[in-house]
Amino acid sequence: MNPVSEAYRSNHLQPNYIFPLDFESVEDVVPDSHTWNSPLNMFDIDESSEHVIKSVAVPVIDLDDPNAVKLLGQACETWGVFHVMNHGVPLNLIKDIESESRRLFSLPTEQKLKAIRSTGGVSGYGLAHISKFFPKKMWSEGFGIVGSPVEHARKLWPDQEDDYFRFCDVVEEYQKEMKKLCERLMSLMLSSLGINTEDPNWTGSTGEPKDAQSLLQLNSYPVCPDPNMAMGMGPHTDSSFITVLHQNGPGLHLHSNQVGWVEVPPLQNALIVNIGDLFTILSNGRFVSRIHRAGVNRTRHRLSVAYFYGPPMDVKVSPLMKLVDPDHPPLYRSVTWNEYLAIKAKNFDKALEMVQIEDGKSIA
Ligand SMILES: O=C(O)CCC(=O)C(=O)O
Ligand SMILES: [Fe+2]
Repeated sequence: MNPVSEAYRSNHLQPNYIFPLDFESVEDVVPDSHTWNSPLNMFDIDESSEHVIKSVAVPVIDLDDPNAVKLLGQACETWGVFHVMNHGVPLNLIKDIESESRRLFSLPTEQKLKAIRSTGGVSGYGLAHISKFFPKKMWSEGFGIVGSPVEHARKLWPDQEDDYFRFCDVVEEYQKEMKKLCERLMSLMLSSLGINTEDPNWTGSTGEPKDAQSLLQLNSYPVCPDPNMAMGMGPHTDSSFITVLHQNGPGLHLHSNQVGWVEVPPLQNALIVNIGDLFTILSNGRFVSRIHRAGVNRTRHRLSVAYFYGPPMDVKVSPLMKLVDPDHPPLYRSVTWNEYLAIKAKNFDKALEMVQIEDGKSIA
């Protein structure tokens, strides 16, 4: 038996929603396990038109613009997604994270499987976490990093110290820059809602500010023989406060109730930001998390790098006091990120509804 099949077999206890397809062995057809050909009936999306519109442009926010706060607020209220320019993240670092990511995913399958993530774990190689909610598998592979990447990097490049050092250096630098950018964006977005981040309690905590939590997720979408039949990443909303995304080519699709699926191609030197469910709760529904997904293509190996930024795990997130009054009663009960992830794991597309307050009571 070849070593890859052996590795898949010897890990048979791992649920199969963690294992990506062995893309090295794919020939000219999309296997039935990866053929998305029936309606999903999720998020109440109208599935009659799968056509992806390319001519609608999401807002572009230049952080050097004196009107950035106002424009950011408008973009968050209307779109929930925007491109950000003059974000301060060195462009070379974005190139470097992309090339390190390519280096990782170009390793032989057998090697990547040495860093497979554990059941219930977040860090390591594997299919995106949301794969268990879909009847068919996604045409992608991912690598999650929480905190230091050293442990998994050493498994990927066991005899090449320079290789894993280089990977870790770039990842750590990127995490640092992303954290800085997310803190800045959060503060500007809250200002647009009239919230001063110097107010204590803005995340619900008192005393010493605690460190936000984050997850860096590298995504790889190999070329696909029949892109119309496959899905890179199924429709979902992110659970974070905000997510910052870099993509090396088109593939991100955003859902709009008015027009359906809209493609969000990369914009040179810009990053994409989208609102996650926890910001919807924090803003009492003013900024809404958008449903998005990733398509695949026939000729180009697409890579994306997503940084999910959220509150410290034990901090309760609830609608900000300043946004609640008799005309705007609280729409959501308070939850920690951990609690919310558990609710999402059970209810997926209905997770936000589960923390909604109806007649003064929540249903979860
Ligand atoms: O690759 C993309 O464009 C989307 C990735 C994404 O939505 C995610 O990682 O949550
Ligand atoms: Fe996402």
